[in-house]
Amino acid sequence: MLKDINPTKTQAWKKLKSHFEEVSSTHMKDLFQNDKARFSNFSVLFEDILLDYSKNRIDKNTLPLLVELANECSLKDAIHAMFNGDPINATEKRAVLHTALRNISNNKVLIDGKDVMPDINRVLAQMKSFSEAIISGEWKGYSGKTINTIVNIGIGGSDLGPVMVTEALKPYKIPHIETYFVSNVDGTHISEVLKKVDAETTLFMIASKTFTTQETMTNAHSARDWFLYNGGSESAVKNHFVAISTNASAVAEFGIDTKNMFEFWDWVGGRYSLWSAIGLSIACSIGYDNFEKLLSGAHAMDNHFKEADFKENLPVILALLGVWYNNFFGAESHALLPYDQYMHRFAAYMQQGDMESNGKYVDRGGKKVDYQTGPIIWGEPGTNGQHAFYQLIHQGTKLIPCDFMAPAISHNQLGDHHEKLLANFFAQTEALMNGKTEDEVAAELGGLSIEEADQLKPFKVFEGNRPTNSILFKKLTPETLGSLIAMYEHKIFVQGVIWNIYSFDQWGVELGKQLAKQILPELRSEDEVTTHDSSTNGLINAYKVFRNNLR
Ligand SMILES: O=P(O)(O)OC[C@H]1O[C@H](O)[C@H](O)[C@@H](O)[C@@H]1O
Repeated sequence: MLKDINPTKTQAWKKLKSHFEEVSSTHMKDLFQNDKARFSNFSVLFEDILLDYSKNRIDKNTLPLLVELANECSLKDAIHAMFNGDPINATEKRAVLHTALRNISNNKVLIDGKDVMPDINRVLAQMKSFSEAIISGEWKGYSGKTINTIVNIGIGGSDLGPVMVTEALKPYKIPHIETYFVSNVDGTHISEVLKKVDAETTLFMIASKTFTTQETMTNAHSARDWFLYNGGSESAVKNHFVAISTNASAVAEFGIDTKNMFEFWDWVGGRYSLWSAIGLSIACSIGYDNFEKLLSGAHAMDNHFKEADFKENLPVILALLGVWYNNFFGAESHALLPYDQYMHRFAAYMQQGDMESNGKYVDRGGKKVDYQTGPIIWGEPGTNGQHAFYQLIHQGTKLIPCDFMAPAISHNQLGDHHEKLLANFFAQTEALMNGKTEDEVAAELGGLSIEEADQLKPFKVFEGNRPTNSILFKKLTPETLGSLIAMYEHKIFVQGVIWNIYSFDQWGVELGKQLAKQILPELRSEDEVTTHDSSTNGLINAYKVFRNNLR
């Protein structure tokens, strides 16, 4: 069990508060000026990943104080409890063992005395042989043709991870297999995908931990109807539909033979599940060997997280810096800015990972917190973001800590594109840190009259002192991507431990789902609806008027 410790009542928090008073008015430019070794003092190398956190509003005392906070919040015990299979997801009475899914060293991981590794290895072997049968063409559709299209139907954690990874690892894609993802219950999503695929050569993966999620079940039924309408038969469903779930009885009820089911377990959180059978679309899209490399990269990060001193520990450093801005500087959001087009869904993926985990206002003692917890996570790939929202990061009234990330080597060595991309990355973090002083602006405005220059000056000044982490890695390989994802997963975990919340449940998504179930029959009836507040009634009734006018 994780302890119930209010972080704001710790000694370290008090020290950090007074430390904040000293540091908050210091400009990073001066910190760089006064410490020629600042880059080497505030950067860590883990395998092919460099984290430079020197462009943060910290001095040499900040991280040690934040580490004191982590220690007072029993972070070491919490890490041990997670890897050890303790039921740290207390509100659901479950262990949290996505780390076991990528435990390629295969040492025992026990839940209630039972080793989970044999089950994990059994499903991995099933995924290996299935993905190989798809890729080699041994697996045939009902008419004897080989499968060349995968449609993964799932939502949230059963969608975002596979989407993000298959996009990020496109250079490793098996050329003759196309992969599509359907998540939204909006019929447009599946309709547009079905327009592109052929029933004879398409395999649907119905991915749902619970196998009860409305969106996924609705899309799965529509896919099956479409399959039957387009030449498939009931007996051929087994060639074209597989399920990925923890719920065997619901899979059987849907009509999928449980022989074609890939199992995972309740100790895998949806948003941490891409390492499980939920990654089957990844294995079919980039090949099982590359999927395994993704797991091994994550495993290497797990070991680093478990073993490295907190001051050298990438996930811990990122988490503590996040706490520093969130709770002392009052930053409300955190931007993830990959300078790699293949990572264009990375921020969207981490949004679920982070916001569903740490978007909680009740602490582990069941009381409402009186401090800030999880930030808003957002971002887009560079350089697109530069031409859209960076204005606000540079000159807006909000403090937005950013993680910049990029590979040193591109998969597409086209002219000088990559140098230009990286020049932008480095320039942005430098500009955000240094800003531009009045004197520098004045020097630039030399050609103007004094009056004109004075008028223009305030608009062209940049305060700077805007914090960034730079994460530079050698190349976006499966191993490196695995490490990066695991790094952020553990960052989220550390922050949840410090904020004294439960990071592995998601009760906050239930209320809307329940209400939607109540509203659905009201939409189907022609009666005027009066059971809700006036806004909800008004919207439902207005919808019916629009709909009926069209009939
Ligand atoms: O995999 P499923 O059971 O279909 O769940 C899909 C998603 O829906 C839920 O509402 C949760 O908020 C997510 O954490 C989950 O990933």
